[in-house]
Amino acid sequence: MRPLSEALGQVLAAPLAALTDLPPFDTSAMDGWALSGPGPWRLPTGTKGQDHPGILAGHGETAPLPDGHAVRIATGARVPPGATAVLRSEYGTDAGDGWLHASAAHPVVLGQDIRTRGQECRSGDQLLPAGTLVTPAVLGLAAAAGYDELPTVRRPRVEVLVLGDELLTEGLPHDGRIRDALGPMVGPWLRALGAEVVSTRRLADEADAVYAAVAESSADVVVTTGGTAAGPVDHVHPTLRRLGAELLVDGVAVRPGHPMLLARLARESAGSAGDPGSPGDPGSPGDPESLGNTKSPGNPGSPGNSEGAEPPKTTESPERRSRPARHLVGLPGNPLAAVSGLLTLAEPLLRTLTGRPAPDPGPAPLAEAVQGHPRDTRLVPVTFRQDTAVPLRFSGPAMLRGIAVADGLAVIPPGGAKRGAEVDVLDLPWSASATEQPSHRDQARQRTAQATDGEDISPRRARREAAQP
Ligand SMILES: Nc1nc2c(c(=O)[nH]1)N[C@H]1C(S)=C(S)[C@@H](COP(=O)(O)OP(=O)(O)OC[C@H]3O[C@@H](n4cnc5c(N)ncnc54)[C@H](O)[C@@H]3O)O[C@H]1N2
Ligand code: MOO
Repeated sequence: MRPLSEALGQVLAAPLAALTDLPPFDTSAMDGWALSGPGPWRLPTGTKGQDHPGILAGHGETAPLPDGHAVRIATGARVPPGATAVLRSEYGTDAGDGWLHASAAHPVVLGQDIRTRGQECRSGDQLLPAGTLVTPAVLGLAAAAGYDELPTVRRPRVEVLVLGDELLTEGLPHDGRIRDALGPMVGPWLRALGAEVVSTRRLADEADAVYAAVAESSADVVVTTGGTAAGPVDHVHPTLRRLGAELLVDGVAVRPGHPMLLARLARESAGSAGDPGSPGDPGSPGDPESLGNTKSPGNPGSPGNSEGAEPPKTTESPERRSRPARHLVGLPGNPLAAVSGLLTLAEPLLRTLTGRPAPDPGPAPLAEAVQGHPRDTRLVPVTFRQDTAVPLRFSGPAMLRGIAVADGLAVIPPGGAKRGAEVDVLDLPWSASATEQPSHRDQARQRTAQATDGEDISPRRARREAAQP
C-alpha cells in the first residue's frame, strides 16, 4: 500500500472499489434555495437576502423542510430531507416579505440542481480495474471515493547500459565519433512505460566491462543498447553465454530492429545476491514467459533463430527458485531499431511485470501505400491526419527524424500495404490513445455511437470524437 501522495505513476495492484456512495448524500449543485413542493415558498424568518447564509457545505443533517417552504443553500451543502428541488439564486426573488418566487422564465422542475446520493457510484462499485496507471485524475477519484492509500505494484527497477566506443556525450560529431542518441532517450522512454530507471551507464566496447556490468546489476531488467549483432565488438551475446542466460527471443522478423533480444538472467548473479524485493512484492506480477500469448500488436515479429535456446540445468533451492527472474532486453544500436525494441519487447515485458492490460489501439487506414520488406514485418513511423495514418519520411533504421514527429509505428506486413489498407499502429507512450484503459475506450465508443446515432466509425475516430468537449 502507498499513501496517495506517493502513488502517482504507480500501477493499481487491485481493482479500485468505491468505499462510499458518491455523492455521499443528496447535495445542492448550485447556490440558491432548497424548496419543497410548488411555489411560492415560505422563507424562514431571519434568512432574508444575503444576510443569513442558510445551509452551508460541510454540515451535518438539517431539519426536514416542510411542503411549501424554502431555505437558502450553498453549492455542496446537504439538501434537507423533504426538499424536492434547488432554485438557483439568479432564478428566484426574495422580495423581503417572507416569500420566495421563481422567475417565470425558469419554472421549477422536480429534482433540479440536486445531485442525488450515489449518482456517480454506489459504495462497492468498481471504479477502476487492476493494472490502471495512477494518474493525477486517479488520485483525485481515489481520494473522493474514500482512499488514504492505494494498493500498487512496485515498478520494475531497470538499468540502462549504453554500449559503443564511438559515442560522444556532448558537442558535435568528430573524427568518426557520433553523439549518443540512445542514452538521453531510452531511460525516459522506459519511465514512460512504467519502469523505475535506476541508472543509465555508458560502457566501452570491452567484453569484460559489459560482462561485469550485467553480472553486477541488481536491477529487475537490464536494457542494453548496441552490440546485439555479430560484429567484432558486439559483446551482448557472448556476455549472455558467459552468464548462462536463457535466450527467450533472439532476433525477430521485424525491420528495423531485427537483432533485438530478450534473455532471462540467472536469478542470482554476482552482484544481485539477496536482492530484496521484486516488481511483484505487493501486487500480482505477470509471467513474462507468457509474453508470446499476450494480445498485443506489440509482438509483430516471431522469434527468429534459436541460438542458445537450450534452457540451463537448474540446481537451485526452492527458496531461490521462488525469486522472480531478472531479464535483459538487448536493443539494437541503430536508433530507430532501438525504438522498435522498446515498443515490441520492453513494453510487453514491463507491462507483464506490472500486470497492466494489453493495449488495443485498433487499426487505422494508411494514407499512402507503404513498401514492405520481402519476408519481414516493417515498422514505419506514422502521424494521424483525420482518420488516416500518414507514413513519415526518414524511417531508416539509423534515423530519428520521423519518429520524433510521429504518433506511432505502423505495422506493415511482409510485401507491403496498399493505400487505404487497415494496419495496426503501435502507439507511443505519450500519444493520447496509449494512455486509455480498454474499459474507457469501450465507453468512449458507446458514447460516440450514441452521439452519432450508431453510425459505424473507426475506433480511432471514436476516441478522438469522445475526447471533444
Ligand atoms: N553483417 C551484419 N551486420 C549487421 C546486421 C546483419 O544482419 N548482418 N544487422 C544490422 C542491423 S539491422 C542492425 S540494427 C545493427 C545492430 O547492431 P548492434 O546492435 O550490434 O549495434 P552497433 O553495431 O553497436 O551499432 C549499430 C549502429 O548504431 C549506432 N549506434 C549504436 N549505439 C548508438 C547510440 N547510443 N546512439 C547513436 N547511434 C548509436 C552505431 O554507431 C552503428 O552505426 O547491425 C547491423 N549490422
Ligand atoms: O533491423 Mo536493423 O535493426 O534494420 O536496424
